[in-house]
This record gives sequence, structure tokens and C-alpha cells, in this order.
Amino acid sequence: MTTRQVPRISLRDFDSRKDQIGKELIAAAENIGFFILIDQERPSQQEIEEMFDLSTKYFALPDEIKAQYPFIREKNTGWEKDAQIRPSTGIADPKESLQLQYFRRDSYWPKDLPDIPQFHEKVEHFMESVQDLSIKILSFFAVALGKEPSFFTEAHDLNDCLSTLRLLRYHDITGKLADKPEWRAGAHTDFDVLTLLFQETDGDGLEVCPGREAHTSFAVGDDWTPVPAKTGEITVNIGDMLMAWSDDRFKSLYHRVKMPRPDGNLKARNSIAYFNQPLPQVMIQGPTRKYDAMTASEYILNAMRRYYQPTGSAPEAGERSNKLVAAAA
Ligand SMILES: O=C(O)CCC(=O)C(=O)O
Ligand SMILES: [Fe+2]
Repeated sequence: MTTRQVPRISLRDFDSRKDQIGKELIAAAENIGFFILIDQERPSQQEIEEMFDLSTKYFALPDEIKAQYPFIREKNTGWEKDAQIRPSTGIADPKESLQLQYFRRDSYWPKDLPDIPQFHEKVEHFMESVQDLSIKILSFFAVALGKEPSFFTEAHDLNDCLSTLRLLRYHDITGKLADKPEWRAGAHTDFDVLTLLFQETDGDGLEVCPGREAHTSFAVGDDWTPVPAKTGEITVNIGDMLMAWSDDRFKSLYHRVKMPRPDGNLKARNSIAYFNQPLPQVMIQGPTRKYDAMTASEYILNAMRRYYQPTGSAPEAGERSNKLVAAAA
């Protein structure tokens, strides 16, 4: 059993400390694949707290309202409840989540939500903040891979890219300990380029473990390191696509969320993830061509088919459907 530290990287005085910050980010990506960012300007502590507040209000709505925009597997968008079956566990994570892409904000974001009139405005603003920070980090990785600093910026144009904001809520398990599954989120790697995860103080449970060739095969290690939850800090991890894009130089790690112990915090756990995903047509291939080139859309579709049950037929024009799809029921 080895002890691994998840590095904490301060972004204070970003412009004057750029070189140092870049070195720390690249070392963390190469050696660990996970790191915690602190002292970022945006998204600010207040923006993050507001997003958690908005997320709590959203999940408190009746399921019938949330089900007006059901999860569509082929598009990785919409609301699901108890529908994400992890290959590592074979059962659905006990949670609900809403996935939103910026370019679908007029076609497939929940509208006119009771008690949350500013849903669209706040989510848009938050996505813009997280996108800016993501691009800052990715520009260091681009240079390390021998590309222009703007390489990933162009590949992740917010208006057209597949980046996804995911609001997550793991069920309250008070009084339900007897039949609870072992994990709130089963072990998995993220199939995106880079994930920025927001956790809330008292919402511990996230753990990471090394994976091998995570973007090509499923592997589970046995040495898990907790990543403590603190509102305002940002847990960042390399996704499978960036591992492939860097010919395995940057590591995509397995991670999972543990069920609390009986004497732990049994209340619902909220988290928010921003998955950076390129424009659909962008080709993923590393400098040494270790793996066959694949478009981002092919890469994501393959991953969606591994991680989710089919959700039935394609949605109607405008991507709107009132039907509750089987997997989201
Ligand atoms: O909720 C968390 O802390 C982790 C979520 C996660 O790993 C995911 O949705 O990919
Ligand atoms: Fe994840």
C-alpha cells in the first residue's frame, strides 16, 4: 500500500506566477492525474455557493418536471435518475444528475422552472467562468505537448464544443442503510479531456486510484486515496481523451465515491462537474501517434454506450420530449 498525495496548486497571482503554476500543473498531470486548485479568481467562492444553491433547488423539484428533459444517451444530455450503470459495479449509481451543454441552452435546457427564474442566466454565467479557467489550464498542457498555447482553446470553442456541466445529487440514505449499495459512484475514469469538479464541505467520499491505459481498457487498482471535499476548491482530473491525446503522458485515474459509514453524513451529497469535451469533428491523436486517430464525437459516443443503457428512440425535432424514457424512470 503506497500513500499518494493529491497535489494542491495555488492560482494566486496567476499572471506573475505563471511559470511556477505551469510546472506544478504538468507534474501533477504526468504523475498523479488529479490535483486540487485553490485561490482561483473565478469561479469565485460566491459563484460556486450560488451554483450549489441553484442545484439543490433544481433537484428538489418534482420528478415529473425534471423528466420533461429526460437524459438522451446519444447526446449525453438531460436529466437521469438511477440510470447510470457503471461497468465496475453492474448496478446504477444511487443518484440523479442533469447534464447541460452550452450550445443546447435554447433547445434542451429546462425552461420556466418553478422557484428558479434565474436558472439559465446563472448556469450560463457559471459555465463561462469554468470554461475560462479550463482553457487557462489546458494551454499549459498544449505547450507541453508541443502545440500552440491556443490549441485546446480552438478545440473547445464554448459555442460549439461538447463540454458538459453536470449537476449531481446522490440520494439521502438516512434510514436506508440496510439496502444501500457500496458506492455512490462506482469506480470509473472520465472519458472527457479535463474535468473540473466542485465538492461541498462535509460531502467527503471521493477517492482516486491509479489506472492503466484507462482510455482503452477497464482496470481497477486497489490503492485508493481520499480527496477531501471543501466548498470553493476545485478538484481537477485528466480524462481519457487527454490521456489518449498525450500518448499516455497525462494520466486518467480511476475514481469513485464511497457510501458514507453509518456514523457519517447520510444526507444527500451534491457535486458539480464540468467535463471539457472538444468540438465533435476534432481529431484526437497524440504526438507519437500511439493510438489510431478518432474524432471527439466517436470517442464520446463509444464511451456513452459503455456507461449507459439505451434510452430508446431519438427525440423529436427541437430535441424536446415529454416522454419519460425507460432508463430515466
Ligand atoms: O461526485 C463526485 O464527486 C464525482 C463525480 C464523478 O466522478 C463523475 O460524475 O464523473
Ligand atoms: Fe468521474
